Amino acid sequence: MVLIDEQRETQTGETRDVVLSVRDVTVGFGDTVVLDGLSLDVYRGEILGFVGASGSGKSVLLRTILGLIRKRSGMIRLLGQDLDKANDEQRLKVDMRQGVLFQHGALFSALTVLENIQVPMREYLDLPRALMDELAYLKLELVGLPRTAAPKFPSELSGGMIKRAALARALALDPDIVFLDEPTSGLDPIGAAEFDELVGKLRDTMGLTVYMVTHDLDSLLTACDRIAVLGGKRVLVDGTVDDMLACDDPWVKAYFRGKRARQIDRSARG
Ligand SMILES: Nc1ncnc2c1ncn2[C@@H]1O[C@H](COP(=O)(O)OP(=O)(O)OP(=O)(O)O)[C@@H](O)[C@H]1O
Repeated sequence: MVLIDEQRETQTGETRDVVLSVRDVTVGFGDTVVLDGLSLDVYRGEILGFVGASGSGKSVLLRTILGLIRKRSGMIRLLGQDLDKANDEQRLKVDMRQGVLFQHGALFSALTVLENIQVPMREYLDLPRALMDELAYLKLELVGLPRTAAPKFPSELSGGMIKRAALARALALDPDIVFLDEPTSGLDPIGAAEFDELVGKLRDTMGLTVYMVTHDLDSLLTACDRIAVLGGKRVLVDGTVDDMLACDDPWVKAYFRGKRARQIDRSARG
C-alpha cells in the first residue's frame, strides 16, 4: 500500500489521510471554462459520491484527474504524488494503485471476461499465465460473478454482469482508489442496490477508497459516506446527506429535497 504523507482535518474535526487532493483546478476548452478554481479532498476508505447537473463538468474533472485532459491551472495530488511533478516511474506507481470503471463498463468486446480482467496485469506486471488466471478468478469471486462467466464475451453478459466484470478489471491490481463513472446507470433498482452493497463491502474489507460519479439518488443517500456537489464550475457543497438537506443552493435543494429524494430518504432511514 502506498504511504500517504498528507493528512487533513475534516469538517467534523477528525484527522484523515487524503488520498486525492484537488486544489484550485481550472479546466477549459477554447473560450469555455468548465471548471474554475475547483478544490476537493477524498479521504482514505470513504465512498465519495460526486454529483452535479448534466453538463456541469463531472466527467471533465474525472478525466482531468486521470490525466486524460490537461488542466489550465491548479494542482492534483493523487496517492501523495503531485501529478505535474511525477516522473515516468512515479506516474506508473500511481497508475498501478488506481482502478477505473468507465461508464457502460468499457470492456474490450473481443476479449473474454477473464482476459478483460487480465488487461491491467498484462500492462503492468510480468506474471506467468497460470498465476494471472488464478488472480483473475479471485477477482471474479470478489465481485460476485460465477466462474462460468470467465470464458464469456461482454456481448453475452447482462448489464449488471458487465458492471461487475468491469469492476473486477478495475480491482485487478488491488488498487488503493477506484474511480467509478455512473456505475449503476442502466441497472434496475435491485441490481443497482446490489452493486452499491458490493462497493460498500469492498470499502469495508479492503479499505478501498471510492470516487463515484453518480446521478443515482439511491446510491448517494444509502451508499456514499460523503457527497460533493459540482455547480458553478466548482464544488458547491460537500458533506453528509444532512449537509445536503441543509444547503440552500437552489439546485441542491431541488435535487435532495425533491419528491423522489424524500421518498428514498424516508425508506433509507426507516
Ligand atoms: N473535449 C471537449 N471539448 C470541448 N468541450 C468539452 C469537452 N469535453 C467536455 N466538454 C464540455 O464540458 C462541459 C462538461 O461536460 P461533462 O461531460 O464533464 O459533463 P457532466 O457533468 O459529466 O455531464 P453528464 O452528467 O451529462 O454526463 C460540457 O459543456 C461539455 O460540452
